[in-house]
Amino acid sequence: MSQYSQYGRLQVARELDTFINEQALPDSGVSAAAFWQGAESLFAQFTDKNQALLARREQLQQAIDDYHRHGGETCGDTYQAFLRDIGYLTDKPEAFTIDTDNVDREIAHVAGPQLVVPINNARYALNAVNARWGSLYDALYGTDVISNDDGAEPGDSYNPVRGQKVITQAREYLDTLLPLATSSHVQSTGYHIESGKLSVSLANGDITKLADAEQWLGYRGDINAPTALVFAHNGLHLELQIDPESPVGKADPAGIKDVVLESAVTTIMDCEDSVAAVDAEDKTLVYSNWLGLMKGSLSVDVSKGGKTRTRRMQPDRQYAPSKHTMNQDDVTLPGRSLMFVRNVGHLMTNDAMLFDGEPVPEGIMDGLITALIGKHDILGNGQFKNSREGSIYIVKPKMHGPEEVAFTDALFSEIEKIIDVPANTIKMGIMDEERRTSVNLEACISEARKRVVFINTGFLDRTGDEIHTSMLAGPFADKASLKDRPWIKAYEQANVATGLRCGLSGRAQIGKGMWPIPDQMANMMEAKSGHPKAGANTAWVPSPTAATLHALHYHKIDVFKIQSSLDENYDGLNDILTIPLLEEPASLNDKAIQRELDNNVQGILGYVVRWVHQGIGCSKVPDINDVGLMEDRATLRISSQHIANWLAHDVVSEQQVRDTLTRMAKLVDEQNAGDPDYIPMTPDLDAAIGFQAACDLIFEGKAQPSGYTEPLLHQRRREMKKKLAG
Ligand SMILES: CC(=O)SCCNC(=O)CCNC(=O)[C@H](O)C(C)(C)COP(=O)(O)OP(=O)(O)OC[C@H]1O[C@@H](n2cnc3c(N)ncnc32)[C@H](O)[C@@H]1OP(=O)(O)O
Ligand SMILES: O=CC(=O)O
Ligand SMILES: [Mg+2]
Repeated sequence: MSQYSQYGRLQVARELDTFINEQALPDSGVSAAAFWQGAESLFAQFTDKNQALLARREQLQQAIDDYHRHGGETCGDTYQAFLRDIGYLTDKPEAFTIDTDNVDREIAHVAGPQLVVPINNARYALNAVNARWGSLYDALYGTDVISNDDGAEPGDSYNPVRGQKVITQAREYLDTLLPLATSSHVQSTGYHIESGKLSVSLANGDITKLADAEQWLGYRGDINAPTALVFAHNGLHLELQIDPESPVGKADPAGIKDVVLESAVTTIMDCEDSVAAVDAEDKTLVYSNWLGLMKGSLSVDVSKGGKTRTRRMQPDRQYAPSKHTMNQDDVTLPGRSLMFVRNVGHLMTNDAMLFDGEPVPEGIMDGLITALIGKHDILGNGQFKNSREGSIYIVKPKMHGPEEVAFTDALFSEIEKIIDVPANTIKMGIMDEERRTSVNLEACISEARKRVVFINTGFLDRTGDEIHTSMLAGPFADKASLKDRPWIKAYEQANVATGLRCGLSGRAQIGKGMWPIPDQMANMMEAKSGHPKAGANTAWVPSPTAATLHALHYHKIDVFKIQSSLDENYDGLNDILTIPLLEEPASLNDKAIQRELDNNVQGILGYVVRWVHQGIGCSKVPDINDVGLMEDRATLRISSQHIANWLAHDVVSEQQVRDTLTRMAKLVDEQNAGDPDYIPMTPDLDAAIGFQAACDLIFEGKAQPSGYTEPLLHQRRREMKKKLAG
C-alpha cells in the first residue's frame, strides 16, 4: 500500500511524488507549487468528463447490443440509419485542412519506418532511439531475407558464403538507392573523391560516377581514403562504410565493410499496450525512462558474450561536406530517432494518484507528466535535442469518435498552461483503432486540427473492437479470414484518403500498423511494401532490424508522389460497416474450430502468463505452427474477444474452452522451460494467477468495456505483485 503526499484534493504516491519533485520539476521552469495546484485543478476539471465519455461508450454499446438482440441488419442502409440515429455515426465537418505548426521534418517531410518499443524496458528503448541508423549487412545476414541455400546457413561463426550473398544483395539495393551513371555497384572496386567529385571504379577498369551527383553529401576520414561516404535518397540518408582492413572489408573489392541506412526515422516510446504498468512503482519507472530519454541521460549496462558495455543515446553524425555542399559547414545528420510518447487511453484509472480519494484517470496523469518531462527537451535541458521545432509528440490511443478527441485536445490545452508552454506545443497522434473513430475520422481529425501530427491504422485493436462492437450480431469469421474481408481493406483505404483530404500530406504522418511476426523478415519485405504503395508515409515495425529492412521500401517507392495520385474522396463506409461474420457457420468443421481455438488459447496463455507473473507487456509467443508472434494487449483483445464471441453463439462450448485452456497451459509451460524467471501455471492451475487471468479474459470477455483486456490484466498483476511481495 503506497503512502501518499497531499496536494489539496489530490494525493500522490510517495515514489511518484519524489520523482516528480526531485527529478521532473527541477529546471522545468515550473514551480512545484504551480504544478501541483495545476494538477489538482486539471483532475477537478477533467475527471468527471472522462467518466462521462466512458459512460457514453457503454450507452452506445448497449443500444447496439439491443439492436442485434432483435435481429437487426448487419450492413446496409437500415444499419447505418440506426447507427446515425443513436449518434454512433456523426455528421461530417465542413471541408477543412489541418493547421499544425512546428512539425519536425521527420514527421512532415520524410517517409520512413516507425519503430515501437515498450518504454519501461530501458535496454530496448535505448536500442530504439539509436535505431535511426542500422546496418544493412547485419539486417540481411541475421534474417531470412537471405536464404540458407547453397551453404549459406548463419551458423555459430561468420559464414563467408552467407556474407558474400549479403554483399551482393546490398550492392543490388545500392543500384536503386544510388544509381550509377553506367554499370552497377555489383561491379564496383572502389569509391574515390577526386577534385571534389565522387568517382567509382569498376571491375573492368572503367570509372563511373553517380547518375545524380547531388546525392553525395559528405564523407568522414581522409579525403584520399574516406572511411564513410554519406548520401541522400528520397529524403532518407545512407552511409557506405569503408575499411579495407576490417574482416568484411578485407574480402570486398571496394573495401566496403557495411552499408548503414537511416532506418527508424521516428520511434514511439510506448506507455500503453506493450507495457505492464499497474501501480505507482511501475508508472514511476515509465516516467523516469521518458525523462532519461528527454534529457539524454538514460543508460544501461548490456552484457553479451562475456563483455559488458554501457548503452547510451548516440550523438548526431558529422561529415565533411562534399563539393556541392562546400558552402555549408560540416554536414550534420540526426543520430537518434525522433521520439513520440504513447500515453494510455481514456479507460483506465491508476492509484499512483488519487483524486477525492479515488484512483485518477491514467490518461490524464500520463498527459500531464509526459508533457512536463517533454518540456525539458524544449528548454534544451538535455544532452541532445529531440524536436528541433520545439514540439512534444504524444500519441493518444483508443479514442472513440470526435468527442473523445475533443476531450484530449482540451486536456492538452490545459496541460500546456500548467507546464507553461505555448498553445499547441503538444502534438497529437490519433490512433484510428476503434470503429467509432474510423467511421467518423474526418470529424476526429477536425477536433485536433491544430495539433494533429499523425493518424495511424492500428488494425489490431481495430479488429478487437470490430468483434466486441458487434458481439451479438452473430459468430465472427475465423481470425485469418477476418483479414480478407472487405471491412479491413476499406478501413485502411479510407484512412489514407481521409488523411489526404484533411491535408496531412507534407504536414503529418499517415501511418500503417505493426508487422507482428518479428522473425519473418522475408515475408515482411513482401507484405510491407504495400504500406508505402497505399500512400502511408510511415508504418510500424517491431524491431530495429525490421526498421532497416523496411527503410528499403521508402527508397523504392516515392510515397509523396503516390499520395498526390490517390483518390481523396474514397469513403468506403458501406464496406467498413459490413460486419465480417462467418458466412456459412456450417462451413467450419469441428477440426477447424478446435484448431482456431487451440491457436487463440495458446496465444492468450503465452502472453498473459508472462504479463501477470513477470510484468512483461510485449512478448514473442509461438503460435500453433511454432511461428513467433508479437503479442501485446491489442492482439490479446482480438483472441479473447474472438473466443468470447464463439462462446456467445455456441460455436464452442464452455467445457471445450476449459479443456483447451488446461491442455495449452501445459504446452506454454513447456515452451517457457528455458526461461529461469518464468513462473509456471501447472500443476495447480487454480492457484496460478496468470491462468485465472486468461480464463477471466475469455469467460468474462463479453462484459469487458469495449472488449479491453487491461482491467483484468491490471487486477491480476496487482494480485500477483502482492503475492510475490509475500
Ligand atoms: C498493436 C500495438 O500496439 S503494436 C505496438 C506494441 N508492440 C511493440 O512495441 C513491439 C516491440 N517489440 C518488442 O517488444 C520485441 O521486439 C518482441 C517482444 C516482439 C520480440 O522481442 P525479443 O524476443 O526479445 O526480441 P529478439 O530476441 O528477437 O531481439 C532482442 C534484441 O532486439 C532488440 N529489440 C527487439 N525489439 C526492439 C524494439 N522494439 N526496439 C528496440 N530494440 C528492440 C533488443 O534490444 C535486443 O537487442 P539487445 O540484446 O542488443 O538489447
Ligand atoms: O496500436 C496498434 C494496434 O494495431 O492496435
Ligand atoms: Mg492499439
